[in-house]
Amino acid sequence: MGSSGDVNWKLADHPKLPKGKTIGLIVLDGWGESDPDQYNCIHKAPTPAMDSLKNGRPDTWRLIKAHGTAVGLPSEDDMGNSEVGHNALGAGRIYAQGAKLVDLALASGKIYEDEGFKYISQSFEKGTVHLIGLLSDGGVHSRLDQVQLLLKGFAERGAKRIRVHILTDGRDVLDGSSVGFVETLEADLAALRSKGVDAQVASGGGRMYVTMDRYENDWSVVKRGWDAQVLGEAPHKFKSALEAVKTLRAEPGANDQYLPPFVIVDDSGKAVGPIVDGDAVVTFNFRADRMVMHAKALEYEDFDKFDRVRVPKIRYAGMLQYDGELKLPSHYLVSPPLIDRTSGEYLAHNGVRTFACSETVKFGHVTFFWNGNRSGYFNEKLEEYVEIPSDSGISFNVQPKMKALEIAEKARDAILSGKFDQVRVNLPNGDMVGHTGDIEATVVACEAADRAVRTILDAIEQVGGIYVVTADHGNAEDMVKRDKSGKPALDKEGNLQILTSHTLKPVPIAIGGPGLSAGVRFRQDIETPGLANVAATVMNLHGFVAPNDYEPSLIEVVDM
Ligand SMILES: O=C(O)[C@@H](CO)OP(=O)(O)O
Ligand SMILES: [Mn+2]
Ligand SMILES: [Mn+2]
Repeated sequence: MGSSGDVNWKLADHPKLPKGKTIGLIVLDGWGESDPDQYNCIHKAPTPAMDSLKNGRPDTWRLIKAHGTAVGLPSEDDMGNSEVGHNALGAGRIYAQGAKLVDLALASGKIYEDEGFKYISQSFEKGTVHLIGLLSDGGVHSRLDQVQLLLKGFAERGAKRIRVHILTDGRDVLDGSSVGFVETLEADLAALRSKGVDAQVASGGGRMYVTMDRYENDWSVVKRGWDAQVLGEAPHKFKSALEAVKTLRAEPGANDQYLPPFVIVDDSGKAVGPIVDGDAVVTFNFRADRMVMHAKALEYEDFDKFDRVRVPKIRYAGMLQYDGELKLPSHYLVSPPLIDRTSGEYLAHNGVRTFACSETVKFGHVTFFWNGNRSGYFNEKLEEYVEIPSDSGISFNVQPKMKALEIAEKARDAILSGKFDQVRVNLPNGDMVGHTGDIEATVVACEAADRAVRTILDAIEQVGGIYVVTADHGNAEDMVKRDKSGKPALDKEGNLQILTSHTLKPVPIAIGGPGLSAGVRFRQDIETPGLANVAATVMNLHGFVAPNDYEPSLIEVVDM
């Protein structure tokens, strides 16, 4: 992916804007703009730094779209997420994303004609095909309707034995919705059984505790999944997935995101679906970050992150290829979006020195996603990426400040060092704490992120630089499910339904700093700008004209 030989990497000089200004580029993760009320944690938190960028500054603060088709998702009902958000921010163009590509491949049937399906279907006659992934209609990592189509498609094409290993969500969808998704899946599997296919759920667990870790923050998460899915071993054993999810959810403090691992057993107590030699495995998440570690465990012969105990000889395909550089997994059902010529690659070719930093849980967002799902540097002489280790094994409402201060200090030092032209960070707090549904903790999180912004802005001030502050999608600005009129929607018992997910809200973007040339302001003539318009904007602020096919820059320079 990325650098094809015949690209003209030289960017033209911007006719009016100078080069050499240090740019502090801040992405607040999960920081949207919404009406002020008690469920808007950004409004509730003291956020003087962010307020100072907005109030009375209509020329240098505005809102941009961060969801739906503006970031390459299938519909305007799709909330934004970090993958598509950072892809758009870094690539400057809108790509049809995984969710959409899988929809198209299923609708046309092409998914069954390509190499990945042909490969795994060789196991249909004698082996079991296992489907592993997030059981949810959240549309961030996976979608239940796609899984339903796959099950049907596999059965119609000869799969005789199917096992599904479910991961419950509660993060992109309401907590407790796992029960309904399991009911839907069970009905589909029963229908398959009535047609003579031996199909059932084999194991499960909550996404944040089983399988879906990312950026190597905590391998024990992946191990718990391996034990249940491959070895058929877990602390909890049930006769059915519905019983499993209902029973485990009834434990005090339990929630869908963190359900413990379980396996389904038969009458003799034997696991119904461990993965064995000759089987096929399909991981049905289309999003990469939380599948890469699992893919390594499934695919790598040399693997030392935990003891796999037994490594079955399987045919494994991902819904997509999750890492284009690592070519992982080597087989996949749908080709991922080919995001090329990202702003990071252009800027490296034009001598711009870049520093990027976040803590582990968001490190890949501001590097891998930013660079079009590509790991590593474009030019290691010009770039430095710093990862601050995240806390692991906790839910972030207990540490809502996370590593915001450390990230800000690293960014400050990088700015003051004079060694970098662009210093880019992701501040995770609003998002990671917002996902816990803990409103008080999320307020603390937003305050911490705002303090980090202040530290970085002060450094930019000192060196006469420019800041660009934006976000990848909403989360902390709305913590409650709402009805159509915008009022909090109550459930059957009259309780508030806490929103742990991202939102459909727009996000702010602000520019400024002593290095910003007089006369630079946001244009008013772009109808509905979105995250993809940011890359060209940043290129301009570095003194370059963006490539023609980039979404237009948000700024203009008027004569003063
Ligand atoms: O945690 C995640 O995987 C997603 C939500 O499913 O959040 P983000 O897109 O912000 O990384
Ligand atoms: Mn995000
Ligand atoms: Mn998130």
